[in-house]
Amino acid sequence: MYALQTRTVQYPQRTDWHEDPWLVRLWDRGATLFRRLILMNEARQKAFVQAVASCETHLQGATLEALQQALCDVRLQLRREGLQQSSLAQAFALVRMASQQTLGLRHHDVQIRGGHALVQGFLIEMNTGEGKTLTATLAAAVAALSGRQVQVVTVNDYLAQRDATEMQPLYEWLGLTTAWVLEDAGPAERRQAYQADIVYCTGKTLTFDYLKDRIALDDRVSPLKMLLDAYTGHWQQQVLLPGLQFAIVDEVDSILIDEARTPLIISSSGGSVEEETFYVSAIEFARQLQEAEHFQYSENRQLIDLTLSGRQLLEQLTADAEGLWCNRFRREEAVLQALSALHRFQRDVHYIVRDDKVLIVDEHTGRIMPDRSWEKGMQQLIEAKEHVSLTPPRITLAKISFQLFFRRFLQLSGMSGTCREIAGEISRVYNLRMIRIPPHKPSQRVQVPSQIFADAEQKWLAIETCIIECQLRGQPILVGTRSILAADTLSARLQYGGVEHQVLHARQDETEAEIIAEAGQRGRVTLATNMAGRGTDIKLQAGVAALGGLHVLITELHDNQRIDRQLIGRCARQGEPGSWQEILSLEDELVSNWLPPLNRLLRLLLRSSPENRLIGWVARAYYRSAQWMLERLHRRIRAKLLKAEFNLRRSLSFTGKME
Ligand SMILES: Nc1ncnc2c1ncn2[C@@H]1O[C@H](COP(=O)(O)OP(=O)(O)OP(=O)(O)O)[C@@H](O)[C@H]1O
Repeated sequence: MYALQTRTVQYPQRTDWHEDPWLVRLWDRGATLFRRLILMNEARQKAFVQAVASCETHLQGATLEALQQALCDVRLQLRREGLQQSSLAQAFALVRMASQQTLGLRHHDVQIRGGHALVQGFLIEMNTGEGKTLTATLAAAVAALSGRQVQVVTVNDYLAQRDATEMQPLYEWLGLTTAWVLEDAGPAERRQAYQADIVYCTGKTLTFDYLKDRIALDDRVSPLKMLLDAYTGHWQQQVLLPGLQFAIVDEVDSILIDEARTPLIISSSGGSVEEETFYVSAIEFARQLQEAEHFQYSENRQLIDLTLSGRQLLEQLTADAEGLWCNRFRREEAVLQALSALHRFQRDVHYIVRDDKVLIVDEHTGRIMPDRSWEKGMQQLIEAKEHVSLTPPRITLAKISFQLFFRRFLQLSGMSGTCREIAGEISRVYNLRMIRIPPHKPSQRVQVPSQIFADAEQKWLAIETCIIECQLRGQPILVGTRSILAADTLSARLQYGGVEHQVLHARQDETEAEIIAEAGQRGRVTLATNMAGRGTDIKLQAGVAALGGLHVLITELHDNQRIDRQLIGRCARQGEPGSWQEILSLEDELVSNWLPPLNRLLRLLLRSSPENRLIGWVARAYYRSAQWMLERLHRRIRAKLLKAEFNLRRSLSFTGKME
């Protein structure tokens, strides 16, 4: 009934977009916990695997016609009864057979358990490299067979396209249509792709398309109004999505947590010429201010403030200026922002310049975000700093965060290799309970002892030595850097030393698939930003496993441990051998400004006694505490953003609008 209902409702989605009262939230959480404990306990999961295996035994040796008939029956049953346990086992058995016949991959028992949890709307944690892409096919195919339109959400276009093309034969065998939507696809192409039963796309693409639909739907929020309007066909031709029926989010922690800090905004140009000249002047004035004398940083270098002499100099500099410069508050605010643009935002770290444009680089994924821009004039200030054409200032048309958007799906499930530490927040915000799925085979991943140095130069020397040693052994090595700048600097050093290597970062994204395909070959050295982090599957050349498999070298830690663990997860996948190690320095961005007196003391101790294990242990704890502090800060930002969104929706609801 549910499936049929989904098809008949106009633009299906949850419309209760306000914060639920605490009693409702408590009830929801209790109900999910009950389902987790009673319906998805270990014994039930194993019983389900058995049921699938016995259905499979019955299907073994059946003719193609018999299999097609079984598929037809199960499809009808799923459509009639919804996702009931009785039809699920048979459906899973058919998907497993389809996979074996089309891809040559038979779902492992643990993948059956994962798929079962996904179809029931749970969050699953499966170790990196355990085959989540294949696991998702079970839930996506079964939900699509039941009549739902499914979106499989990934972190970037490369993965969306890769997963969709690789899994397409399986879905085709089941009579399901598949498509993928890339960020730069045109409106007609998008609309057509979203008609498919299963669509692969990124969270950003999906959310922007939803916002566009919200603008097209205007204030038609009540189902009755939409039903009446449906006869005129007025809005159906304009919307892109078939509604929000069922989403499976891959890399949940990246999409639902890390990316949830920034709202997605659709805007239109609406600024004036005066505003443009204002930004150029702000940069010119800011260039004349000297650090320490005219401005200074806060203790953790997160904020900049003008000194008294800085304020006086600014007053002199703007004495003849007109307009906004006459207002002291506006003038100082603009110059402080311009100082941030000059000194805190670095080229090839936070952004790149390409084709006369400033393009933001997402630190979490290492990728360019072509449709994103900084808010409140920062984009224009950085463009003025880099002497490129200024984007006209923009006016917000619609805005939503991932936190609010993904709550609107009628059914949501997710997966990741690293979501243990944020399971509580995911459960609170999205009402998704986590289930841990054990690995198919025991892990053979080996950790090589970390090295921490007082100075960056010592660190880079140790990194070069490690790379050369791996290359001499013939073991492929993946070196993870935090920024494009760091990757390029290391590349230049290796080139100077005559070490053959490949570089993968946002400026060389066209050759991504090629570089990844070769990264597991004998003696290969690959330097990469986070582009080679999440989701990337590096296949080992024959004979490389005997050399120890892929070695992952971390040259700098990120704001949160999950990103580092994802990079580590590129080695030792599917029970293969592999190793990893960290080579860090106390001059790294993460810790260079964290508790400065402790940093100075540790540097002193490390310089005088570099081999001291106790100091090494304290230094590692110091790194972790910096990560913990940043994670806490980001968690608070997300909570604040969600609260602000609820408040905004509450005020908008009086006008009958949603965004
Ligand atoms: N049932 C299976 N049998 C054989 N190989 C499999 C099976 N499932 C997955 N694989 C292989 O395991 C590798 C890793 O799969 P995949 O990239 O989906 O893992 P993942 O869990 O998504 O990893 P990550 O967390 O890093 O994204 C792939 O090469 C895939 O072909």
